[in-house]
Amino acid sequence: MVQPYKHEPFTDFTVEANKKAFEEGLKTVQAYLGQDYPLVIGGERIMTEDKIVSINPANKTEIVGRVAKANKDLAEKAMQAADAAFTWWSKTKPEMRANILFRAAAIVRRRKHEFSALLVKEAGKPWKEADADTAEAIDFMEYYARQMLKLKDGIPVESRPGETNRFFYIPLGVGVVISPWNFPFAIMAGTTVAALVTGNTVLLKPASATPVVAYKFVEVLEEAGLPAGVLNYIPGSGAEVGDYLVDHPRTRFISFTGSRDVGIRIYERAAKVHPGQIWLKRVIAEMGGKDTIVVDKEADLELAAQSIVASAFGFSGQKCSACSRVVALEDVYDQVLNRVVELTKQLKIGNPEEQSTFMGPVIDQSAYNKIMEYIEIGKQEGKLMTGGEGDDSKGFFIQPTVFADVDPKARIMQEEIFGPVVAFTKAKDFDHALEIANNTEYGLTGAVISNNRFNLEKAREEFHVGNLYFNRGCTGAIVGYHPFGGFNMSGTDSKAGGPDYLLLHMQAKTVSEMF
Ligand SMILES: NC(=O)c1ccc[n+]([C@@H]2O[C@H](COP(=O)([O-])OP(=O)(O)OC[C@H]3O[C@@H](n4cnc5c(N)ncnc54)[C@H](O)[C@@H]3O)[C@@H](O)[C@H]2O)c1
Ligand SMILES: N[C@@H](CCC=O)C(=O)O
Repeated sequence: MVQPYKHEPFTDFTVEANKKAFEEGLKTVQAYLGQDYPLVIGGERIMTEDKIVSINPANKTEIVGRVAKANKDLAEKAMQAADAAFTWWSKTKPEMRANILFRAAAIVRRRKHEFSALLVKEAGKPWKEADADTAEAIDFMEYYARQMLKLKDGIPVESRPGETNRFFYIPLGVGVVISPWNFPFAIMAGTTVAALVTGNTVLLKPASATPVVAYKFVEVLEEAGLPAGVLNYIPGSGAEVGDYLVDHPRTRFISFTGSRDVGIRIYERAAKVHPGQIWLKRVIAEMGGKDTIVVDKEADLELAAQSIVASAFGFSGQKCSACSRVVALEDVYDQVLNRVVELTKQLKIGNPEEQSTFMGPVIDQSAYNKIMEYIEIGKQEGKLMTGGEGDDSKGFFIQPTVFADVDPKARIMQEEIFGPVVAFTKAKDFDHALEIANNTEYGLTGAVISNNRFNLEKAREEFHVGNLYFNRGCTGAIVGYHPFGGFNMSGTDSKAGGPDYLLLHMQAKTVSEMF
């Protein structure tokens, strides 16, 4: 019997044995750095001349792996393999598909620290962040497998005398899964297995900065018994392979997680019906955020400061959920700001391979350049309180940066920076604070630190974000506990890790029989 779902616990690295186990994970990964990885199409390994080179963002000279790169012809081959596999995979028992996920979760759990160590190397995640990413990948498998078992017989509907009605769900077809680099394991794995367990076949195009962890996950699914052709691994250029597959008439749905601009492009392109296409494509799009923590005047200000620092600078602010704006009531503004600056100055920045490092690098040169440009803009738009410097000589390191007294309409208050930068603004009262919090085009996460019950209830109704948190930070949603997804330009509010998520990958069928 399947045990009730519980999220995977985070590792306590103050326990010596856990620390040693993680160090072993790092050694395991170190030993396989620099290898070549093929595409996987219809179970066949295909090596290409052209390669995506995955590097360690903390040490640019270290190559994590060289991964074969799909072009349009190979994308077409993968589409044909996935299309052929759909004819029989869609008819397999949901129990069998769920069991593959349970087994894959068990395999990853046994290799947990190796996977987390790979995230340290490939994404520059500090230990704690890497451990959370791996735990979330396990959670997605455990949770979606159970959800599928709940949904497999459909939902009861009414029947009249002499009539039997059934309402149940069937798969959609071939799904194109396009994942980001910032949760290179959890989001890549979660979006992939949700599509698979519901009976669809998948073309997986991982982010070009983090393709090795995706390859290792494909291997895990194979070991867990996933048959050839059901999942096809095709890293490649977004513009070439991405556009080709989004436009393809046999693509039934696209599950995208990434930036606002690419999300909009996919949404628009997917709306066009191409010759030979006999359906309207579905798009699941989880996009960016510009997330605010509001600090009320009646609040635990130490909790506020700790929450802001953790949410703004965890994984160098490279989370769609990251706190990049603080709206503090004028009565407590200086106190919160000063404490945040104090805490920020204490953070240890550096090599994520060292357990004590709080913040590692940003992902690559173009992210580094973009964030540094925003820091320059911030210097014009606000008062630099701490940070503001970067160093890309060895890896892509940027100091955690705090700006004060920024106009709510300023660019650093409105545009997603996706780096370790947070801007403060003052509100005259709680209504004003909510008005500022809601004044971006995004609506992903937000938090309110307050002891005032009326204000919390007001925020519950009026703070327009998909994930709203009270008296805690605005990052760190847990699968099955905090279904995750945003409003407005943050995407289609698809709520990953929630009870409705799998339904997005299926279509409902009604069968009515008269006797
Ligand atoms: N809402 C969420 O749940 C969520 C979660 C994680 C990240 N994000 C967002 O993702 C962004 C960071 O990730 P990123 O830099 O990898 O985003 P990105 O949009 O640059 O890339 C995401 C994926 O899209 C691919 N892509 C690029 N161009 C494409 C095209 N024309 N057609 C198809 N695919 C294409 C990329 O190769 C990558 O695999 C941030 O904006 C962040 O807020 C959102
Ligand atoms: N689900 C993650 C964010 C994912 C986007 O980057 C969180 O809740 O912090």
